[in-house]
Amino acid sequence: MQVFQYPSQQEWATLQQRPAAGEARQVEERVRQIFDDVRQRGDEALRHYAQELDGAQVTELRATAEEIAAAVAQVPAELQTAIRQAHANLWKFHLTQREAEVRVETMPGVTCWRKSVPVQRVGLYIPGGTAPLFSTLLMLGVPARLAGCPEIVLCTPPRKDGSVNPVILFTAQLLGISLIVKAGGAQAVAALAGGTESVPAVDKIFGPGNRYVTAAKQLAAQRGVAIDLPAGPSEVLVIADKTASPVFVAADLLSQAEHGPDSQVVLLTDSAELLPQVVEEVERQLAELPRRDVARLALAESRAVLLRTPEEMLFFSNQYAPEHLILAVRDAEKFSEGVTSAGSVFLGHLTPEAAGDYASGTNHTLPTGGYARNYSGVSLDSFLKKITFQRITAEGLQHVGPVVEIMAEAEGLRAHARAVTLRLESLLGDA
Ligand SMILES: NC(=O)c1ccc[n+]([C@@H]2O[C@H](COP(=O)([O-])OP(=O)(O)OC[C@H]3O[C@@H](n4cnc5c(N)ncnc54)[C@H](O)[C@@H]3O)[C@@H](O)[C@H]2O)c1
Ligand SMILES: N[C@H](CO)Cc1c[nH]c[nH+]1
Ligand SMILES: [Zn+2]
Repeated sequence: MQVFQYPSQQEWATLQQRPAAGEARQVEERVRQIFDDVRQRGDEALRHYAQELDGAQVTELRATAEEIAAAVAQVPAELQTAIRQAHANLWKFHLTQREAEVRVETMPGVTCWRKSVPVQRVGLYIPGGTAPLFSTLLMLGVPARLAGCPEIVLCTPPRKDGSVNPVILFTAQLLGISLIVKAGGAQAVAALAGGTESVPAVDKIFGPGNRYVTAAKQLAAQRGVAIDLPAGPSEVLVIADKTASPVFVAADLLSQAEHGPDSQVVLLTDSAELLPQVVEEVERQLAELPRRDVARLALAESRAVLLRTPEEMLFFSNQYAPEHLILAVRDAEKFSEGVTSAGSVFLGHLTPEAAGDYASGTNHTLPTGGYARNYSGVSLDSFLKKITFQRITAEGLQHVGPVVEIMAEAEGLRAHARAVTLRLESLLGDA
């Protein structure tokens, strides 16, 4: 990790930037080419990129019913039970996000209400480049099901033998999702956006992914398909004071570093004693990890920063707007009151970020790259459209009509005013 002690103003500005930001243009260019290719060649392009980028020979792009049925037997019972428990916790938390329909009379006889309607066709992207993230399928599938989305298409990169990871298939089955496409990366997003022979075009694309997936979703958004949020390479920022355990903090930093070489991990501390202990502990634990090569690449760009006060740490974190924020401090609850930008916050020494990744109940599809300044993570709302309704009675028209007439005339929009006046006159005729 790169260590900074009491950074200067100039260093502070550099520390606020994500190290990988400079390569964005090359990634965007590549993604544009892939989109053009998928538009022109459809399924053939998906097969081509499966071979080129995933090293997989895929003939049938959709997983068959037999493949899905066979997957269950391949998932150990203990893992099935854990997935069912995580599913239950996610369901419980996301259920609290349901809104009751409320009708209000804004004036006598003028009634307004709002109804939640599911997005009809949704595409779920489940990452699978470095690891098959079946947990992400729970994070997207649970709110999609709770919202009642009628058509769900799942895309995930194929394995080298052209199959889909059985745990992903098992989880899909648990969620009642049967359209599973063996395509990953920007090509999958392009297919969900524009449709191919095997992939129906969808109204909204959900899910996290690497830089290619994130850039592809942003391109899809420019071309008129809705997306959930920019959820790119994982990030964690830990704020630790002298009460923190260097062992726990190091483990938390490594838990996000192991996601990919472009993961971003940051430690902020006001304890000059803790900082070197964490850096040392990171090295020690790193040696024990199976994915240490990936984590080492991420750590090379990661920062451990010594600051002066809790206020300074909070200010830095709010500016940086991390995907995950861990508060390993004495009074975490009090500290959390000052958080204004973060995807999800983990309070106290016994709340590892990994719990939110899998099973606490909150959603792990969260904004990265500083987007926590203006985006929320995935929730039930992401899968719903809110449609407003109103009904006006004769009494209501007499109340609201003159207000509309005066405002419409003032805007010079005579036809708007007339739509009211004609009705008011018809009421006079009826009387
Ligand atoms: N922000 C969140 O909410 C969140 C949640 C879970 C995971 N993540 C992140 O998702 C990412 C998953 O990444 P991943 O790589 O393991 O899986 P992925 O499925 O996102 O990406 C794999 C695909 O990337 C494409 N790709 C790889 N190299 C390419 C290249 N040179 N050119 C064009 N396309 C290329 C391939 O098509 C491949 O199928 C990680 O960075 C992880 O941190 C984020
Ligand atoms: N940390 C990831 C979100 O940034 C989610 C995840 C999936 N599996 C493990 N972790
Ligand atoms: Zn994780």
